[in-house]
Amino acid sequence: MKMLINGKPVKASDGSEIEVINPATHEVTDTVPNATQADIEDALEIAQIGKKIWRNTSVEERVRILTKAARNIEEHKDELGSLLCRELGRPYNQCVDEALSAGANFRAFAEKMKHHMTEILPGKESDLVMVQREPLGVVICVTPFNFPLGLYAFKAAPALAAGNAVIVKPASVTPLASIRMTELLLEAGVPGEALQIVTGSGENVGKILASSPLINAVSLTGSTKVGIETASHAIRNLSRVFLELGGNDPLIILKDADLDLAVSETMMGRMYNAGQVCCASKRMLVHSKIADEYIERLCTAFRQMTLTNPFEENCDMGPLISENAACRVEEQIKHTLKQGAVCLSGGHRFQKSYFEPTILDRVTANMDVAKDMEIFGPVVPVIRFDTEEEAVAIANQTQYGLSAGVITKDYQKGLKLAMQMESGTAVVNGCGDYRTFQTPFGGHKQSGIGTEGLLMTLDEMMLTKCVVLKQIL
Ligand SMILES: NC(=O)c1ccc[n+]([C@@H]2O[C@H](COP(=O)([O-])OP(=O)(O)OC[C@H]3O[C@@H](n4cnc5c(N)ncnc54)[C@H](O)[C@@H]3O)[C@@H](O)[C@H]2O)c1
Ligand SMILES: O=C[C@H](O)CS(=O)(=O)O
Repeated sequence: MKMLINGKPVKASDGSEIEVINPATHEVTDTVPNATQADIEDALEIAQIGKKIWRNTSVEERVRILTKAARNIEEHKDELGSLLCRELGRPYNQCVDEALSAGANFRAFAEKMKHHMTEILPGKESDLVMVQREPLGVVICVTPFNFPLGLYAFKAAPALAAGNAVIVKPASVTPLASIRMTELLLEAGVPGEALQIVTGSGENVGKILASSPLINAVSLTGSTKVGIETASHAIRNLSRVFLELGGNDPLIILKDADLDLAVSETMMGRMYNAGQVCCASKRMLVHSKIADEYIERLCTAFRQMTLTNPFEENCDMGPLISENAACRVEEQIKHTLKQGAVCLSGGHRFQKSYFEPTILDRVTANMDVAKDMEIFGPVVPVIRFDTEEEAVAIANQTQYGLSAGVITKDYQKGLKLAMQMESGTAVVNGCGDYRTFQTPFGGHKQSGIGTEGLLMTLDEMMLTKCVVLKQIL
């Protein structure tokens, strides 16, 4: 596939390409251009034209186009799902669901834009103050590999609805479905100057885009390291920065927990997308009186899982994104075992990039995995505790603060613990992996800056301007 600059499919100016590998079969699925500095500069210049065209397009027309785009995306859900399945390795049906949720996001932000009103406030004496909202200008949307369409939509839908020109930079390992979704948006009528997609390595393309004085904001989802680096480039031009970053989220399972619920939430919260979810529950804090029973039930649930080609209907879990990613998880497990944990199930990769669902028992609060070592794979580290105070202290002893969960039959206690958790989301009787397009989603501490979702992002993608009408009354 090619990048889309100025509405046209283009190769890199020096012809260089990146191979997109199917992580389930290790075959080359396709190639995309490895954009050069000249290509990126082209896109940035075109975006200067795009921001004027799109901000001068009436709200009614923008809403009509984005609603049509939502329909287009939904009608092509199988094609998008299939591209996603091939590049990402997640079970096909879940990829189709992601395409549908991306479509829903475009529809929702278009609808919300209809109701985004200019306000008139009283001023001094006979004056009036008009509070107007204007687009920021050019917004760069940098997305990670794990939810390419969903996270594209969480950023680009509000940015476009607000009237900004957008340049999308997808992860170099999963660019294909994002390129196709861009084509569908352009076919619906978004001007090619106002929506472009540029492919290439983050270190090169991401850095050049974020550093440019021609942009007004960068919205990035990815690791904390890359987020901080990107912010340091963008801030030199005072470009706005919105960051959704890493996490090492706790799930606290209290003594009175319904263990069936605890196990099903662990399966959903840790095994979905082979554990490659920002807000996955990555540390299970389990009361010592029920820990053995929880582990036994979890082992039974693991034995019932089918790990196979993600296009197979019975596939519960596909591979990790790459052989490298699986090797990294293996190393992190070895490291944790060296620190004293015990592996009770799994622990190995197979067929290069698949990873066995894994349980690490006897993890203690001083180990790296109990603090800031984020494992992006299907690994359940179990940390036993005796008191709720101890559980909350361990939950909060991390640099991250994305999401958290607590399982208990006592809702009052659950609420109390949820309030004490240092995280952007806290779920009572569920894992922390809870996000709809309405929920405000954003991390505390080093998990991010800004909040995504229908409630907030449209405002974040606009400037506020006061127009004062003096002596008008
Ligand atoms: N909070 C959230 O909403 C959220 C969602 C998904 C993933 N994540 C986090 O993302 C990480 C996994 O995703 P990943 O491996 O794709 O992350 P990553 O940080 O490696 O890459 C994210 C994006 O940034 C680009 N990039 C890489 N280096 C860059 C640089 N120097 N300058 C600018 N851009 C650069 C990449 O090409 C990619 O498009 C995990 O830490 C996960 O927790 C967070
Ligand atoms: O990886 C984290 C994502 O935010 C998950 S989701 O796409 O928002 O559900």
